[in-house]
Amino acid sequence: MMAMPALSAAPGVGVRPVVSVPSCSTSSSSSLRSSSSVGQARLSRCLWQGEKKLSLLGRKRVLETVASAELNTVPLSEVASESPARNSDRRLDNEDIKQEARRHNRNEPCTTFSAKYVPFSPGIVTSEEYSLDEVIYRSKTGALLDVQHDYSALKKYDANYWKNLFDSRVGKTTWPYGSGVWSKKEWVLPEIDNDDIVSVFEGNSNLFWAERFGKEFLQMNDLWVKHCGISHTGSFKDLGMTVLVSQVNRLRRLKKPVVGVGCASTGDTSAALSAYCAAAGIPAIVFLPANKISIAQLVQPIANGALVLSLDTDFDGCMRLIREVTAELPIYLANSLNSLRLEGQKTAAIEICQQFDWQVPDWVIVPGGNLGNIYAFYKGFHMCKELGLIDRIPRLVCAQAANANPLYRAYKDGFENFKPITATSTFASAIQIGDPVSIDRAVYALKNCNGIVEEATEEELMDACAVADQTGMFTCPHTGVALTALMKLRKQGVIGPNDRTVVVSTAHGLKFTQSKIGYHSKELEGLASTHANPPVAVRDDFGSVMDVLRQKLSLR
Ligand SMILES: N[C@@H](CCOP(=O)(O)O)C(=O)O
Repeated sequence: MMAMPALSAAPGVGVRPVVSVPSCSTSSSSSLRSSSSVGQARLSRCLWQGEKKLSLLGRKRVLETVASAELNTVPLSEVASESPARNSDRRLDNEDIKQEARRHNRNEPCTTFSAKYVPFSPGIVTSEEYSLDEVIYRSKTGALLDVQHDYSALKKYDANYWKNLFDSRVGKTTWPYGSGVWSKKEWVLPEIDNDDIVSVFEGNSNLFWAERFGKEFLQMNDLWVKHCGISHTGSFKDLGMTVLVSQVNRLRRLKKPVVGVGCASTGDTSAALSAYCAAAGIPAIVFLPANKISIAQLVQPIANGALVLSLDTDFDGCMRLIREVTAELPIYLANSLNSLRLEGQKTAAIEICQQFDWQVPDWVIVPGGNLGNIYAFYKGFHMCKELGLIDRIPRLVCAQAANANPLYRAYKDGFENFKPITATSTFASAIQIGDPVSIDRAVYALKNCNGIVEEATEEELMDACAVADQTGMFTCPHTGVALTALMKLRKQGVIGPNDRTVVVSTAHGLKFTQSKIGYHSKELEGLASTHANPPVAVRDDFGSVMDVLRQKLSLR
């Protein structure tokens, strides 16, 4: 295990993180190449690129150190500190931040980290593996794929190294590490060239203490909300989409035949895909179930210039179609069936640990529909544990709408029998899914963390939203599902009053104003709307206004 590298201040400049493991990614596929000859070739190229700026002595030292680093024996940050350009200069006048990052990277060594696709088949040993540059979503046997990182390389660096590296990047604008996702680049997509990354500095979302909601309604003193909906397109999907679209950007630069990126969506995935594709100038194609997503979600891909197909089916129908289409046409599939997405989404779990100063919460509650996210959270926590940053994995709770609850039903059956269902209409429309693609991943994650699955009726989820909103939040219905699960588990005594609990808020409430308006105007059929707070219509005169205020504020 390596000692923690020194975190010396950058001389004269306080604008960039001091600790860095930059990448000299090559433009060809390198995911599966780790032989020493390939490594030597990469080293030579990187050194050659940097040779003009390195003194002879410095170059010799870098050569030795990089060679050791290639064998994973030296912290790369020590090598980085050799780079004279890195620590002393500011962005040049006519330079943008990508060019600046490129100039710094020229003098820096290649990283040794890598990742590849393997079949998602826990417990089964297989030699099947694929480069991340291949366009592939399933194994030979039809199993889901998983992105597997080279843990032996990552483990050469101790937990403090990673903590300090990640902490040093938060809140900066250094390309691409200002992003909460790319601040963990070595754990996400280590080999991608920084130039290929498509990012709007997503992630780093706030984790706030829900003091009043916790204390008043649940007698809890350590309740937190991880607000993944405070993000570029208003949902956690941005975390995965930056990774997926960046990889597509790379594939297109490598002249792979990818004419566009497509997804089926209940709203958030299509919004994120369209925005990232628009940022990169890549065509996006989205399949949406007609009349089953909110207006705000529908307008997002339209505004971002995506090709929007509104289909007379539900999400599961759209998903079937996009899979058929992407098997036929060179359109890259952006749903979380594609395991690349989960690499970005898992950073929310790493971020939670980081925000708690690497202490582990007791519970994390995640709404579940297509079920990629519950596995992504598990994977993020698992990675932190494997690499020594935390000592245990929190218990995960997956919360489903009762109208779209195939996982809940399977859980009640001991996970013995999973049967897809036809999901019926729910205000939590983004999780109205009856045949979740990531069912195997979700079951695996929940079994391995002693997880729980809960459900919420329409009345419960809308009431939970209303109560939470009246404590200062502005929740989406899916967060209402998660809050309902919390309330039930708290009532049952499963979650204790002092348990540190995180509710993952997956989207911004402003995407779902229609259902909130319906609730507060008591217009939702079959719902009592117990906590409705409708506006009071008042005549335009002082006396009428005063009467209302006296009555409502109980004044004499
Ligand atoms: N809730 C999703 C449904 C698609 O799930 P994904 O995990 O495949 O992206 C959405 O927002 O569309």
